[in-house]
Amino acid sequence: MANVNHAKIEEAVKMILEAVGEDPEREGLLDTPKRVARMYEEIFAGLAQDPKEYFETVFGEDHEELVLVKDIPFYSVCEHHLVPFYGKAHVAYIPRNGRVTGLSKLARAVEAVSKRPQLQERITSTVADSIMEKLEPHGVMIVVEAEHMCMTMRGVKKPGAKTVTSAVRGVFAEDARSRAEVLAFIKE
Ligand SMILES: Nc1nc2c(ncn2[C@@H]2O[C@H](COP(=O)(O)OP(=O)(O)OP(=O)(O)O)[C@@H](O)[C@H]2O)c(=O)[nH]1
Ligand SMILES: [Zn+2]
Repeated sequence: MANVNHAKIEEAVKMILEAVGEDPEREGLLDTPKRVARMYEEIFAGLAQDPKEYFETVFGEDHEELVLVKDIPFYSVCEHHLVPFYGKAHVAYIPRNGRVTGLSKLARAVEAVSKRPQLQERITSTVADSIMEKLEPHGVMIVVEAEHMCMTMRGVKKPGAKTVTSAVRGVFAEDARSRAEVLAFIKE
């Protein structure tokens, strides 16, 4: 992980603890700045990853029908408050010209895009656009459903409220039946 400056995170966490009225020297907090630095390296690892790279894995398979990987769990961090939002992503595409990718690569792309300070809308559209660009399929449809802790534990305080976003490209943008097929599979 090239870009994570542990010393800077540790200093910042210590300052935040002091600023909120805590004592960063008390026993329970002594190692907290280090832990937070390690945690940020992990949960922001996607900043060093390009989701498009996963779609270099292409099998020459003559399947021009729906491929859907659903219920991919993801954890992200809202860029406004730096608290988690998390849920499930559903990734569908219809391959073209034998350009079928590995199923795990669809989940890896969701992971790479999630592990950054993010907006749910941007996760959704970045995954869709990465697949469109690299695999040039007939279409892509991404549905993401998530609960945002910044709407649950603070602010408007609405636990249980779910945000659903979708991105449709190609045939899914043009054809309501194609969208309906994916939605039916997601609901199953
Ligand atoms: N569109 C979008 N908004 C988000 C996402 N995550 C958090 N937000 C929203 O970002 C907004 C930031 O609003 P501000 O008014 O600048 O910040 P705030 O005063 O903390 O807002 P409240 O959450 O309403 O208390 C809030 O409405 C959040 O619900 C996301 O993934 N997408
Ligand atoms: Zn937020």
